[in-house]
Amino acid sequence: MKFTKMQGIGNDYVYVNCFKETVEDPKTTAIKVSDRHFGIGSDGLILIKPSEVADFQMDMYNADGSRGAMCGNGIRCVAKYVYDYGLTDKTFISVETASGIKYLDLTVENGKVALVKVNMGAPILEAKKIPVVSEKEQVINEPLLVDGKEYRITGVSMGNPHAITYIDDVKGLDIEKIGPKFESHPAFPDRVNTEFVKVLDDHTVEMRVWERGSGETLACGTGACAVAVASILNGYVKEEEVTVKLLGGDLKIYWDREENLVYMTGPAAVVFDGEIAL
Ligand SMILES: N[C@@H](CCC[C@H](N)C(=O)O)C(=O)O
Repeated sequence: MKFTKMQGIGNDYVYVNCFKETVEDPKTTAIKVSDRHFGIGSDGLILIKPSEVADFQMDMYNADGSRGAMCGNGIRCVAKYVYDYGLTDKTFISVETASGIKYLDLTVENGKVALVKVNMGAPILEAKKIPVVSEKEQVINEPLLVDGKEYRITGVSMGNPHAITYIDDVKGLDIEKIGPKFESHPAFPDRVNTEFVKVLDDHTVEMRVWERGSGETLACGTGACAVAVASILNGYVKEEEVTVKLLGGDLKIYWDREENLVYMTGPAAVVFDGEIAL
């Protein structure tokens, strides 16, 4: 199987061009290629496919083989792949995902995509997407007991579920210990992506993420969008444009409140091309 490993601020996936390749069993393939010792090493697998309703289709899998409905860093890399590898010459493209069609603006420098702005759609705040407290319509700053400690949770879905909690010490957090407790907490029957956030000023936050199905990653695009929305809803940031600082770099997130659309801008990069026997 020919592949390209790519990363969006350190959130790395193995990308397969399914205009040329067929992946019979994506779940098993995702587990195999993601292994950092016995495989290629990645946070998961992303298949770039033809679409009947958009320019391209993105089909993404976490490192444990589970399917993700949407991937913010991944979709920027899809945009770079299709342009840089000559599948399109358009600089405004649509990509079908399991959470709807997304629209992407490509910034090209010296013939290659350097930056991508993604219309991530509307944030979803309904509690049924992020259960936690089922009788409430929204989960904003709600208490949740995790591993014997009370956290305050804000739930935002960006097509995939995110539980956001604000803490004082993001850098010192033992995320390997607490991350899995959130992920498998009974409050989240479909499991959840968890963002641990510190507010730096009225337009900047820093976060670490424990991703459902992949563990700690250097960045999560949907997570950064969810955090920007949660930080505005909680009154922690005043601006509609928020800089989200992640372990792998920064993302600019803009929540257009009038249109209720979230825009994410960030880079995408190729690491290497390769071929692997499955
Ligand atoms: N890294 C991604 C999100 C990937 C999917 C997630 N782990 C899930 O299962 O919902 C991003 O950049 O958004």
